[in-house]
Amino acid sequence: MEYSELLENIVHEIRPYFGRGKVADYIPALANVPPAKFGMAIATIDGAVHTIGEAEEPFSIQSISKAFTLMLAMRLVGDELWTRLGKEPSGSKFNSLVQLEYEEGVPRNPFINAGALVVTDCVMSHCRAPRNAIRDYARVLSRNFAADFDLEVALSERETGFTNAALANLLASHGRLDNPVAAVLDTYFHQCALAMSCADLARAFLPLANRGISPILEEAVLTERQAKRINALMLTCGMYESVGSFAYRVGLPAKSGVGGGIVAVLPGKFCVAVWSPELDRSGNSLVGTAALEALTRLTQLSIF
Ligand SMILES: NC(=O)CC[C@H](N)C(=O)O
Repeated sequence: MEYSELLENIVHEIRPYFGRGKVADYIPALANVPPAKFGMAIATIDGAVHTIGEAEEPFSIQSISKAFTLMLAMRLVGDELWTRLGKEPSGSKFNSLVQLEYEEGVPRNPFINAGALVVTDCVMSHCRAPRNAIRDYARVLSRNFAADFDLEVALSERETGFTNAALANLLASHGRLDNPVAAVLDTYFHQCALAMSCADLARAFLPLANRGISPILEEAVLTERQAKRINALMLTCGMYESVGSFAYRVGLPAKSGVGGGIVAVLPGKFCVAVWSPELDRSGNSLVGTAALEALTRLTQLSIF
């Protein structure tokens, strides 16, 4: 099946799912996004990109940014990162405080908020202008030099991010942050407020499908081992507390964000990004998950 035909079939299949989820409104600026948006982009490892719907429209990537900071931190600090973080699924909400308290400030994994704050802290200790370093890394990987922060979203999150502030303070109280709490939160809120499109994200994640090599840049941005490890972490921790049911339904390593985006990887073949703002109860795109499920069912392709 041609990719264009495949994407049209997926769009047909997901129609019944619209209206069943809820746009994130705990970040006020995200509550204004029209719920019926849908875009999807598949980037194959030869660098070709196939799109449908609003695949070129930038949206708030939110927790998808946690994969960019993890890639940067693995390059900058290597295995030392794992002295500060775990690699296990949390089984809890992405911004849960309880587990962090029990486990003495060592977050379960880099993809829950507490873990991402630690990863961002690591990046900050190794870069002079970390905010821009994270944005520029996303720009280079996606080859979209116009990709930027949505400052309204960053501000909105700063004004209402009480739970994230509590997580950062709890980390600091256990001596787990090297940088000031306010600075870590500011960098974190900005990385979450990066606005990128499905086409940008599908291109940017290609090194994970291609043994660490970006076909866009024609160079290795990660080692093969790092790419394998990040895929393993996405498979086991990338979709919050519904990571198991996502693997069961879709069968691909993936990372989602409360902006309604999901990026998934099929090593050796392609990266796919989907955007639809209505979320399910775990904070994952409801229509986006259905679209990825249709993708792996119609193509009979998954990692399993
Ligand atoms: N799951 C998400 O996408 C969460 C990211 C969001 N910025 C937060 O910290 O709450």
